[in-house]
Amino acid sequence: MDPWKVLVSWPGLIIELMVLLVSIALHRYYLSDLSDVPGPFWASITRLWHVWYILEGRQNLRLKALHEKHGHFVRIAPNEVSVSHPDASTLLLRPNLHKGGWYRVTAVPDFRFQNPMSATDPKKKIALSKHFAPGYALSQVLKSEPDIDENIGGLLCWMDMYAENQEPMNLDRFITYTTFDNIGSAFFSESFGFIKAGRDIGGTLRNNVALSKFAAAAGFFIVPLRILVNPLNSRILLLPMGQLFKTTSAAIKKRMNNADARYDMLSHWLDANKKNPDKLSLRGIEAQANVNVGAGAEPVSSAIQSFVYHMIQHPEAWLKVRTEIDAAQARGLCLDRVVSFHDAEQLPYFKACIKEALRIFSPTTMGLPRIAPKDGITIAGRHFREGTILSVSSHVVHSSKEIWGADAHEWNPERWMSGDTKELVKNWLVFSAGYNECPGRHFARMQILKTAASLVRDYDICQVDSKNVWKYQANFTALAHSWPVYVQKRGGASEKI
Ligand code: HEM
Repeated sequence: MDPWKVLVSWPGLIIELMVLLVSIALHRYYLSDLSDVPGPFWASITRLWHVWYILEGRQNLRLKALHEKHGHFVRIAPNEVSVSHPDASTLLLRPNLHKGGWYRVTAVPDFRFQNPMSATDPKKKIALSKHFAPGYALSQVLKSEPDIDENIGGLLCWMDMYAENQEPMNLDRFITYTTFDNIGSAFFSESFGFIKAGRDIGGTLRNNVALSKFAAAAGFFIVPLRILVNPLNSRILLLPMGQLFKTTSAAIKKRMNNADARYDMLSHWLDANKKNPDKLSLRGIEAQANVNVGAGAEPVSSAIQSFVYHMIQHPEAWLKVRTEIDAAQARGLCLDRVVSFHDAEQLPYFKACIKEALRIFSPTTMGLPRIAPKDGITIAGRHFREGTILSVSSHVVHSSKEIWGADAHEWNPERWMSGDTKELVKNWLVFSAGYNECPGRHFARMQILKTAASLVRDYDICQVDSKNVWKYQANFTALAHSWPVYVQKRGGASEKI
């Protein structure tokens, strides 16, 4: 038999492919410079294991369990190691290291829309971010407070109605409607109208959840996926990124024709474009708006939900915060229909509970990947060579007993109230750290503090089924759902609570 014929026959090609795959797998498992790093077998030979557990929706819990078993380092892909060491934030997040290639998926709807988050080179990312930064400043954020009050006021109206009717309320959804509308108000001087309608309009929120899941997995294959994630498919709305782009574009168009628009976040960016059109293009502004609409609402909702969900499981904390607010009211604070940001800032125990709720359940559930620089990097005596992807998960770091002590897994807001909290703050990675720290953090904090303080002050809340555990799909971020509650207005009557 002619050996060439055998080699190019179908059975021959299949065997050759198998030999190639087995050789790659053996090389990755036995001969890689990460061979000594513990982790699941499949993770060491293929990225598909990581993607599988992302799609499964429990990556944060899986990763925590793996670190508890293996220690500071867990190999989660052939070239990626998850790091839980207390130095991880200092050595990986704070220096200007390149970001992992995954971030390129955040150019939404496709590669033409580059933005600071999709830029993996720190120099490019920092240069681009400079143009957007003034829009995110606390002073700017506070200008939108009256509009945010209106949206949160809408949420409170719905709560009053549910309290009066004594019907189970999907508070999770109403909080998301509010935080989504807050993005509209702050960026485009007009809310999207979700909280007024009390429902998702045009499937926008549903689309965002689908986008979040798609992006979390697709980010690892963005180069081969270019065939799918392209301008044509953006136009025909084949993928969830196209839908998001449609929502954002419509909001920008409406805003441009709105003669009553405030000096909102978009105004800052348009000014930056006028000053430096070659550095910040109109497309760049659209790209950044897409990231904000896609990523700015859900984590805030998730954060407020984490606060309420954990606080109702600790009624003593709820009562203590309420007592703190009552005392503030006696001093003339917290008297507005929606608690002002300024007043909420004066409540130390309340703020400790917010911090603790976000430590226990941080809205970002994926590890943040950074690339080991030239000459590599050494963490806890282990050297990682240049190019290794090293990721830091807030869920993993936030549950480390080495950092938080023996009660790391328990709810304990008191940990924020005394002693040297500097070390704790360093490892509180809710908004990440360093040059990639979330630019929307001031806006997020304002919404969280105002909403949460207003809820504790005015309502008693309990789950319809006190044993029910909320559900979520852990993508890059996670949005909880399915934990209906009964709401009672403070001082009002209720039979169910
Ligand atoms: C509690 C709410 C929020 C949390 C927990 C959160 C968390 C994060 C995290 C962890 C990152 C990634 C950082 C990294 O890659 O190292 C990020 C990025 C980002 N967030 Fe937030 N975020 C929140 C709210 C917001 C809001 C309200 C906005 C919009 C106003 C926003 C806009 C952004 C943008 C634009 C980026 C990309 C930043 C860049 O790379 O330039 N976020 N956020």
